Amino acid sequence: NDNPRVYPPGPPADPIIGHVRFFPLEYQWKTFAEWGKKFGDIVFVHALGKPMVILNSATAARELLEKRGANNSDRPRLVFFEMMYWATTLVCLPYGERWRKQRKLIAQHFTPQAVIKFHPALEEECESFLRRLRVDAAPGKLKANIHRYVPHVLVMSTYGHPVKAANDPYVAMIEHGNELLIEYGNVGGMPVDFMPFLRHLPAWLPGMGFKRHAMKTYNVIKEMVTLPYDNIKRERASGIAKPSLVAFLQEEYEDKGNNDPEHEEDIKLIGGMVYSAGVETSESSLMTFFAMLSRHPEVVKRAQAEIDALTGGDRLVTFAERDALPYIDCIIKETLRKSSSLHILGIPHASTKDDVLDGKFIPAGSMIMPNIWQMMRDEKNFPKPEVFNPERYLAKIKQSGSAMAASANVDDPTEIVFGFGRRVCPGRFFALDALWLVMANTLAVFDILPPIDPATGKEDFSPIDFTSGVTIQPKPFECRIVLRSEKHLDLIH
Ligand code: HEM
Repeated sequence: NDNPRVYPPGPPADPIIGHVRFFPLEYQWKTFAEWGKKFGDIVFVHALGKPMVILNSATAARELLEKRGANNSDRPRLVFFEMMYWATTLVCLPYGERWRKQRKLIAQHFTPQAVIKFHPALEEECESFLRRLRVDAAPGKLKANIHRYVPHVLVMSTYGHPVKAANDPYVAMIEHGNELLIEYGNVGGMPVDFMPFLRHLPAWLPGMGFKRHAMKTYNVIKEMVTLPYDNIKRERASGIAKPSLVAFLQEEYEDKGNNDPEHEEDIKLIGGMVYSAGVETSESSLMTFFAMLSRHPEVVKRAQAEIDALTGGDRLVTFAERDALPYIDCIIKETLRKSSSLHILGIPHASTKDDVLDGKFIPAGSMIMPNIWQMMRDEKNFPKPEVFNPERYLAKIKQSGSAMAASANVDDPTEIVFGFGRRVCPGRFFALDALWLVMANTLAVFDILPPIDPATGKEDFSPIDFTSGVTIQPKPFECRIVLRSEKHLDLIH
């Protein structure tokens, strides 16, 4: 070849099979970050002919996924999900007409302005959360309590269905579906994803357990998205439907007088997807909040001083007061940086056409993986990244005068953990609101303290460990959540 293509740098590879041997099976983001240190922010590898580009800085991610978004907003093909009725959800759809349609349907209801309609439900459930926190503050209970708040706000906003008990039938059904979807783990990495013809072999053959699983899951998922949809239709007909995303979308659709089965299908799929996209991400952020604050009393005190100056300690805070509480916003940013939750490697994008960046060739069909884990630990943007320090964002907020306008894209976690470009998380404003409300008001009412070591009788500040699996979450930890004073009890009753 007279004109060999120069790919972005990467570690040495074997002939033909490429980096298969060097590809980490665990903690991929750490190996990717090490490659980044050696080869630069944009690292190229390939496995069995599949090209892959790893982005180790927010600046590189912005260049490829935002500026060149028209070319880098596809998703890798997920054949196993196709078999389970999931590949036509927004998260998985290829970049194209159907994706654009679904994206518009959901995005219009989740803009910063549009999510205001979900605020009353959030406020009501936040108060229930605080009341439960008062009686059930033991660490094991904290997780269960959070696992009431988040599913409730998601199911309520999506379907108008209140989650009143821990064993709610909607939640049970949705969680069963979601468990089946990820039972095999390995999203995008199943043999059938690489060799799609496997799906056509008979299900009874040995080694075809995945096909039997997919057939079962297909039916469960279909029921999971159809049942609430039909219930809401009935409730609307009898005038008892509560406001919800799916009810709004049904009305819109009927107002237009359309008769398009694919559109109805899209509404069902959007409803089914909100929970799976929103639960684990939001819950791990909340657990991280309690874990980190229990080890940082100075952060708790400073936040409470900010809140008390506004409310006199006489009431809960409301969404309208958000800009007056810049330090609370700093706590959210730092919590998201620390947890960077489910999407440590984002959700991979894929490129559509050949491209050249700084003289380096990126072939069509490359899988593009933003290493969000590394971006959150980038010392250039987050000096001493291992320290939990909400103050790091304050100077900028002061300069710009507004908590929400303080973002400069590379050193604001809320501009990174939700992904990039045309596929950026459409639920981000809703997620930020749901987290803000519960964090601010927990601090208004409770102290979050370290546990007492029974041996010494002293406060135990032993550090919080994080899991390093597909999700990054705090490992089980102890903390004390104590009413600030008897007066504060009135705030939640
Ligand atoms: C703290 C909470 C959350 C985090 C950290 C988070 C993060 C992300 C990330 C990193 C992506 C991938 C973006 C990309 O491809 O570049 C994503 C996509 C997505 N998220 Fe979220 N998310 C959260 C909550 C939610 C919620 C509450 C919803 C629903 C209301 C939601 C709905 C979605 C959807 C539908 C997509 C796919 C978008 C597409 O492919 O076009 N997320 N999210």
